[in-house]
Amino acid sequence: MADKKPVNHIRLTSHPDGDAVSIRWGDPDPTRRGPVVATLTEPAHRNVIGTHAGSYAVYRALAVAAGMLPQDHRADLKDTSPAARIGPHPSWSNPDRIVSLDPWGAVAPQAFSAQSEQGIDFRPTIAVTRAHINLPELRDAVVAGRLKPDGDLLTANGDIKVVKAAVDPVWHLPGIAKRFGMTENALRRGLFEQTGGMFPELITRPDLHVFLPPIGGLTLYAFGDINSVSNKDIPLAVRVHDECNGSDVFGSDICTCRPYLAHGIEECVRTAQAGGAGVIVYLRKEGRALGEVTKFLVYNARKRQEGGDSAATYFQRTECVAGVQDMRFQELMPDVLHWLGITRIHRFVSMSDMKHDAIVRSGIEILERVPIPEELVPADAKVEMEAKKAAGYFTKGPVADAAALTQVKGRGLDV
Ligand SMILES: Nc1nc2c(ncn2[C@@H]2O[C@H](COP(=O)(O)OP(=O)(O)OP(=O)(O)O)[C@@H](O)[C@H]2O)c(=O)[nH]1
Ligand SMILES: [Zn+2]
Repeated sequence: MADKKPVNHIRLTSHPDGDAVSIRWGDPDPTRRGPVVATLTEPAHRNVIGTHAGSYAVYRALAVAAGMLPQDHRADLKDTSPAARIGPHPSWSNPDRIVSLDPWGAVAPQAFSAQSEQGIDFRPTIAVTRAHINLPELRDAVVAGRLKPDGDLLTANGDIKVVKAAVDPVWHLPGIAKRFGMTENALRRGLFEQTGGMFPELITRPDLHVFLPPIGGLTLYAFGDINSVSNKDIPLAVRVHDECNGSDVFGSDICTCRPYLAHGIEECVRTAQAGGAGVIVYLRKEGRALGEVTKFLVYNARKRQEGGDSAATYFQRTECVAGVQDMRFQELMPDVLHWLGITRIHRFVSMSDMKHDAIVRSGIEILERVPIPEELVPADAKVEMEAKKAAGYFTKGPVADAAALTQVKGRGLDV
């Protein structure tokens, strides 16, 4: 491969160009399942639509166009294998259970060594490593006595040991279509047309069933023994969190995202210290997957409307701008839990009915739901919180009626 010359003519991928290994999605035997091959170095080997790294594929393209990166660069994967073993779990061999990530993605070089020896260029779509994390809220929990350092999982200065994994999206189109009750043709057509025709193969290559969409992926953080998350008799705390850059990173007080995330981590640590385990899933679905520009437009609309920001019109303002209230498609979210082999969640740290219902419908039991503690809700986020509870989010407390919702007000833009 080292002496391979870059091709100068444009290679269209619209028609089959060789005999690529086929992917038998859901086959329990990796030698039959076959690797996801999205290489651009040898187009004849490709067996998917799209390319690696989700939305970052566009930066890679830019790097090649700018002459910074040779187009035939192959990843040197020495010493990159997972730092913790995950699976295989029975869910990996159910083609309908996991449709939006490649369960073999972390161990691709090992699982598909035969194809590797044949010189086929494929790469992991999941990376698993270990880390220490430290958050001010968790240090506060130690000071307040809610968490007790154990010198191992949680140290006196608040360092917490985790296993973390980054997961790129890999969509099995027949399974995605089935999950949403549509035909594969309708799904392919929608994806083709609504991306401005970005991937012609969605239409021209019905022989390719796997699509690597140019979207954000997810990161998961596991607390305690990663192997016990699949044991339904060992207590497990889980929070599934959708990205909110304003709150998660910058502490914006218009919503409850960071406080609830920190509370979820606290629950995970406590459960792990008591002999169980915890999992935080962080999905790149900013602004309910509508994007941050939309979200900030909504914030302005909420705060400028007559009478000011109000719980009574909270969801309507998003719908006015985006046409819908939410595009997160929680139906795909449980895939990562199935990848970990989870079959029962003892403490589910979320008030979302959509997340809860999607998880339970996918066959995972939820024993207890943990709402955000009242004292963690910032004053300006009361609008969101009351609107969500009135819309069916889980709560152990009272739910405001229509009249009471109009009385829940947020700050104006100029205050
Ligand atoms: N479009 C839009 N997105 C918002 C708004 N407020 C928060 N978000 C986004 O909503 C997502 C968080 O969802 P929430 O509805 O707050 O809560 P949830 O995830 O459904 O439920 P919990 O698990 O109980 O927190 C994040 O992606 C935020 O960026 C808003 O007014 N408009
Ligand atoms: Zn938020």
